[in-house]
Amino acid sequence: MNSNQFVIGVDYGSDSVRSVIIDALNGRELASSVYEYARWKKGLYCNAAANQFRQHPLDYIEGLEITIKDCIQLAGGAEITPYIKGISVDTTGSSPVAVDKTGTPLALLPEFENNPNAMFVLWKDHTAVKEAEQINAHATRFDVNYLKYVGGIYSSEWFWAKLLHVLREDQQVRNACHSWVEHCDWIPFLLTGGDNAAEIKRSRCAAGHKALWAEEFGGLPPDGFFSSLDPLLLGFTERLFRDTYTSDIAAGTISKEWAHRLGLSENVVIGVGAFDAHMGAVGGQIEPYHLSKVMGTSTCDILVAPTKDIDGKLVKGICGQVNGSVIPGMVGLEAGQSAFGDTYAWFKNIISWPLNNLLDHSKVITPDVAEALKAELSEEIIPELSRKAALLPIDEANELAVDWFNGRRTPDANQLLKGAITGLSLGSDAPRVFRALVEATCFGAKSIVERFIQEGIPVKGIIGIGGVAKKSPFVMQTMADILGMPIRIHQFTHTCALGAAMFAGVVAGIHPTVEDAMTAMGKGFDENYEPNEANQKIYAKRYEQYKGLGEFIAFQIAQSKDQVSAANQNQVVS
Ligand SMILES: Nc1ncnc2c1ncn2[C@@H]1O[C@H](COP(=O)(O)OP(=O)(O)O)[C@@H](O)[C@H]1O
Ligand SMILES: O=C(CO)[C@@H](O)[C@@H](O)COP(=O)(O)O
Repeated sequence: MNSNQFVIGVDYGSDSVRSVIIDALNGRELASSVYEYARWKKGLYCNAAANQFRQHPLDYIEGLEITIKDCIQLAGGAEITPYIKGISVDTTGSSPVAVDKTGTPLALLPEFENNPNAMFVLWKDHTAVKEAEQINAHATRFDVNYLKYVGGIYSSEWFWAKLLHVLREDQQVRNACHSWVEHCDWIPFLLTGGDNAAEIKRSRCAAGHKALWAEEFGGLPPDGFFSSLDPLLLGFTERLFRDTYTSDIAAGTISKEWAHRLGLSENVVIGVGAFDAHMGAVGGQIEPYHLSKVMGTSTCDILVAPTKDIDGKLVKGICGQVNGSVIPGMVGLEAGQSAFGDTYAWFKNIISWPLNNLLDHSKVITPDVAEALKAELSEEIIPELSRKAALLPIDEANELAVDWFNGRRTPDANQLLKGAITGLSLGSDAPRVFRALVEATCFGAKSIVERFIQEGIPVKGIIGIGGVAKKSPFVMQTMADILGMPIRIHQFTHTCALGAAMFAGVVAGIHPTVEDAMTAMGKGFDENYEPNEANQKIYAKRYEQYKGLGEFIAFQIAQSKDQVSAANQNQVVS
């Protein structure tokens, strides 16, 4: 008897989606495939200057089909498909979309196909800053603190702020929007052939961390909470959901159409989805009180603690704490940084300006050579800057930066904050400034660890996963020195997708619990960064400088905001 039991994990990141086929009995990878979103890659529907980042549902559908089919092909084609038992999916979040009554994202309808407001509002879209501020002010008027499980501050990166913004912004979308759905809830709905928005199984992870769902409230906050903020939200809670599901539960079985499209059997079980970092934490074999850091474009930091330990404890200024958001029976706590690798990418773009803008007019090289040169150098810039920066002495008087280039996610969300670089001199060259930016992102990471500890949640170890963790020994060593803690890097490349595959192993009935799946399918760590004692001492002083600079920046921004609102009020009066 052939006892093969294979599962598929799908991980939707910010720029690309990857799928893996894994042997559920031992964690062996049979195949992996990555697809970069075609429309997103062209910059369509986005306006970085206005912080607008939208993704078309077709990018997600095409990526799903292409990567899964590619994996099947690589793993042996039709020979292996009978053994594929389950698929689970993780996505970024909060990345919601407006859907009609059938659960179809509006951008899939002809009249909305090019309307960014009818597309997924990616987590890093900050167009809803005003709405988030209003939610925060509004929440103080109620006896019940509906923000208590999301660290006390609602963010513009989240579900309700984005819904309100889109409803205000676009009357056509408002009229057609029946419900509002997270990316991680829509993909399982799509794969199971759902056609009724009311039946979408909502992820506990997404609902608890971003939509204010809590067991204590018996679901979402009452409709009156939202409609008294803006009548446009009237009736939404009834059309959304009351129940949520952890990802060890099945969303259903694959639809005939998708089984046919992917060449799979009609018995494949589809799991309830969750956010990337949460499934990634499972893929990275998280343990209680260890902080799993997905370090990529942004960071998403996940810690789990047994439910009985938390027992009413609330952690201020993080992104949320939700029972069962990572592992059923444990509270998952989420924090993170809105720009991590994105900070390095920003610097790379700045110094690539002549490459990107002048090379095309060159009289010396042909356009083909210019393109090839751009592509080659673009790949080399961050690795080479890292090599040079690693050789520089660490000193208290070095250039100093603050990492809030995309606002601050935690501690204490504030998306209005900005990045800064100080201590510049004529001797500040690219490696020195790059090093200051890397240090800043690591200081930002330290402030998160510090907040957990201050709030009574011990951090006993650090697990690194994600692109930067795998690609940059320089960033990881700096992180270990600044945190003063060792960092273990998980051996698996696509760790979030592996986590999704572990959940698929549970929903398909191969493993009884998530912990069992982790034990059977996890292969441990392949890199360990130990803190350097001498660097650690200097960095302890530099961290104080970083906090001082951060306070200064925050003060300046708050002051200029006050001046703007005073000026606006004066205009209204006169
Ligand atoms: N060698 C490197 N060192 C440090 N950062 C890097 C390096 N190569 C790429 N990056 C950064 O990694 C980020 C992408 O991370 P990745 O985990 O691959 O993607 P995602 O966040 O979309 O899942 C980019 O922001 C990029 O600037
Ligand atoms: O914020 C969350 C999850 O809550 C992430 O989806 C978000 O940081 C996106 O992660 P990536 O940096 O694209 O890996």
